[in-house]
Amino acid sequence: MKHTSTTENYGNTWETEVSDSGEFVRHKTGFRSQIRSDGSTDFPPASGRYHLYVSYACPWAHRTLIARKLKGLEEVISYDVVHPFLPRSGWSFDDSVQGTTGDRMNQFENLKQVYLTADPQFEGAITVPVLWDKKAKKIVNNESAEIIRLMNSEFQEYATNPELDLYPEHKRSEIDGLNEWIYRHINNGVYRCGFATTQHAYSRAFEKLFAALDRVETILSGSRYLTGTDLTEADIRLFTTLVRFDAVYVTHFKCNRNRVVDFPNILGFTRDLYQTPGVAETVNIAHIKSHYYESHLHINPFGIVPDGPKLDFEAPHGRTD
Ligand SMILES: N[C@@H](CCC(=O)N[C@@H](CS)C(=O)NCC(=O)O)C(=O)O
Repeated sequence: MKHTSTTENYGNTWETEVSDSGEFVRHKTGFRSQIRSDGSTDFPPASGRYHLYVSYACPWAHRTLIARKLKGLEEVISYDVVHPFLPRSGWSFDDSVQGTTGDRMNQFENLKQVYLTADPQFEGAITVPVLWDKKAKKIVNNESAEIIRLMNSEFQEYATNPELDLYPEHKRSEIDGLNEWIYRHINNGVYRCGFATTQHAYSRAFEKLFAALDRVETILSGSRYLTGTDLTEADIRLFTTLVRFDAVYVTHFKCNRNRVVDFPNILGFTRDLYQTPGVAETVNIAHIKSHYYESHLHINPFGIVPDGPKLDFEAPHGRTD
């Protein structure tokens, strides 16, 4: 890895994740414990015991807010929202911007303190989301893919919507398959376009991104959701990138072959997910725009946030089962 950051260990991950060939390579996640309802881990499900630290800007953290909402875990898992600006020192709990909460759990000033409380030797990337155990004062897990799975299956006795299964047994291999290429080429693909430091790395990522979006458009021309008539985690994971796409990725990350509004089925799908009860309130476009355009000054040196585009996620989506 070529480290472009000149700061200490805690340089932003997006500055330190560029390979020698100019490609963006995301860091591995540090905390991977599991909450298990069968008692097999130190973390049993409970109401009021776990807390999420999120950024409204972050597509990975966004997944966890949607899963929490759709499963009906609002009274069970609390959450706090960091400031949208990501300085070199990492996420902060400055609560001066609308939508931020400060750290109501630990009264810390920044997210690094959460990580260092959980593990004083921690030297990895300080990322959101974080699932915090109030009782043990530990981080349970900071990998969004795992957090949404454990929310889906381990809190059934507390969830007000336990019938919703975001990862049904009979669809697991299909969902895993979708997640794999959608993550690689779309979720992370937009970052690979935006943070590439060579033309070749950018063009490769760009080509794969739009080939994958074409593939998604075809799938969604035949079914309401990615795997048919029921919403799964694969849809949530795709949505958090799509809802940011026209406002940020098209311009900021140079993902400009097409916009979401140019793909009829992807547009309908994005609106459909947005209009799913509970989802709209997890989407904060102001935080999203402010975070990307103001934080990544190496690709947007003056930090100017575009006034457009006009987004309309509330128009009829036209999607049926
Ligand atoms: N593997 C993690 C990735 C999370 C991640 O990369 N979060 C970014 C924000 S979108 C972050 O917190 N970056 C902090 C930094 O760059 O300093 C997950 O999916 O939960």
